[in-house]
Amino acid sequence: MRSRSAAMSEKDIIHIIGAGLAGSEAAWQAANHGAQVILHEMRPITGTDAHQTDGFAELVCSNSFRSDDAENNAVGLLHEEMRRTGSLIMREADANKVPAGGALAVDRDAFSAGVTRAIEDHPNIEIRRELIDGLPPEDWTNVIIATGPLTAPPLAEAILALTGEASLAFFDAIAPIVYKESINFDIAWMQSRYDKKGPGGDGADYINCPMDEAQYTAFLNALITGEKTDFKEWEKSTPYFEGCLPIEVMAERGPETLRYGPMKPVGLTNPHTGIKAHAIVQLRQDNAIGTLYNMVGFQTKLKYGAQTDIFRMIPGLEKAEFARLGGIHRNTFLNSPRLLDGSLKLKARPALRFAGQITGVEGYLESAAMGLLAGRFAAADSKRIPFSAPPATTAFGALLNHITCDHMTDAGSRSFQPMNVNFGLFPEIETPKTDSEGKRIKGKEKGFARKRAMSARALSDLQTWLSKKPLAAE
Ligand SMILES: Cc1cc2nc3c(=O)[nH]c(=O)nc-3n(C[C@H](O)[C@H](O)[C@H](O)COP(=O)(O)OP(=O)(O)OC[C@H]3O[C@@H](n4cnc5c(N)ncnc54)[C@H](O)[C@@H]3O)c2cc1C
Repeated sequence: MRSRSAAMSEKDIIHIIGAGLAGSEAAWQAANHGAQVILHEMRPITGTDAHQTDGFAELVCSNSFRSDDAENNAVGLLHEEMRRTGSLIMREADANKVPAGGALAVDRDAFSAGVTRAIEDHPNIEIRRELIDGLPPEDWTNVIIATGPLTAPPLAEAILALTGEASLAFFDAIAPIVYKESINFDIAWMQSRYDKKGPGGDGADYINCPMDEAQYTAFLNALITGEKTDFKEWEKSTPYFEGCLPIEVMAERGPETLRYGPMKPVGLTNPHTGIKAHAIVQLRQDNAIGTLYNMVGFQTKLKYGAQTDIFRMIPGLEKAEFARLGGIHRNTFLNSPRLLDGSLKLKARPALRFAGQITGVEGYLESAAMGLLAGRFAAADSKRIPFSAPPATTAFGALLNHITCDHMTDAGSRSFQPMNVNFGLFPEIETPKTDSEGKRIKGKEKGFARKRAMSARALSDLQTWLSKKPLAAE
């Protein structure tokens, strides 16, 4: 925005803090819908532990946007939805792609330069290179905070003071999340400890996987010897581990530690055998539609390959498919299901909207997707017109629902953990019984057919949503 009209009042302006994946996309979307945007980015004045440049939408690690298969992969589907919605991040990713098989990988410098140039050249966007070192002033009435996993500490502390201690996490302590359909219920069973009916529960809320003594000992040894990732220098000085030890660290403390901790076998009866288990792994429902379950207390620094090998040693999880694996790393994110409304606004101060990884999505594309929606929501607000959210059957809607309402908030204030887009977040669909040639679909093909049906439904519902012009200027 080269010359903002003098007649323009502060309340017509959208302030976006952070020009990463989410903030750049949000600015682009809002500006393209006629809104006036001021984009505040602290680099190069203040840096982060991961960013190396002062370019917008810098990819801090991998240069991959993951699978580009819109039929069989949820992130590929998200790519396609973003393309159809005029995404700047996807435009520049496509323009700067490098060979990577079925994945979409980019030349990171050319990609970032393309995004930066597009934002700099946009007549509705003004760029201010400055650190926002506290909550935005009260007269900024339409703000998007898209400051990412490495949000500058003064702003993070101000958000913490506004939202409360249980509402902002500084680390991911992620327990693996398993697709329920991949669990073997000939071995596992549903039961809450002592059949307790918690709030909203029915006494059979957890999935239980039993181990005998030999299985437990073998499992413990595998945890202790499994390959781990190292803590980065700047991750070492955290008080975090007092409250939430990695499972392998607990295993190292002694053979009984886990049996008295997350694997305690008391208050549970195996209906298949009637035999008392030596140890039990519990999984708790993770999304409202009940397709995903997290392994309670299993946050871990084991390498991904070791995790799948070791966790599939658990009886009932031999064929487990993981919606996400465990991990522990620096990440600033909100307890969004409690704090944000369906348009990503902070319920306690609706002038503030959040976007990107700070909302509890994970990954470049997921962050950009939440930026895309936030930009459109904010543009609608600035023009005082209603904006309809995308349907839950789309990748956009599934992610938005996950962070704003779909997560099981009564499972504990800190149970919400960031997640990549995956088909477990989508509403169920009936698996097609026959293929396009009328042949019966069998075995593994059923899973592929189900994903394809979900993708087709998503793109069709997206088209319907877009054709209704959710934002009047389209
Ligand atoms: C070490 C590390 C490695 C990662 N590796 C991957 C990976 O390989 N693949 C993947 O998909 N995801 C990865 N991620 C996650 C990745 O960071 C996000 O997917 C993505 O960058 C999030 O986009 P965002 O826009 O929310 O945040 P960012 O892209 O981080 O953008 C936030 C922007 O806000 C600015 N900012 C912060 N605070 C302020 C402030 N107070 N005032 C003004 N500006 C501010 C920052 O300088 C930055 O430009 C990694 C994250 C980290 C920390």
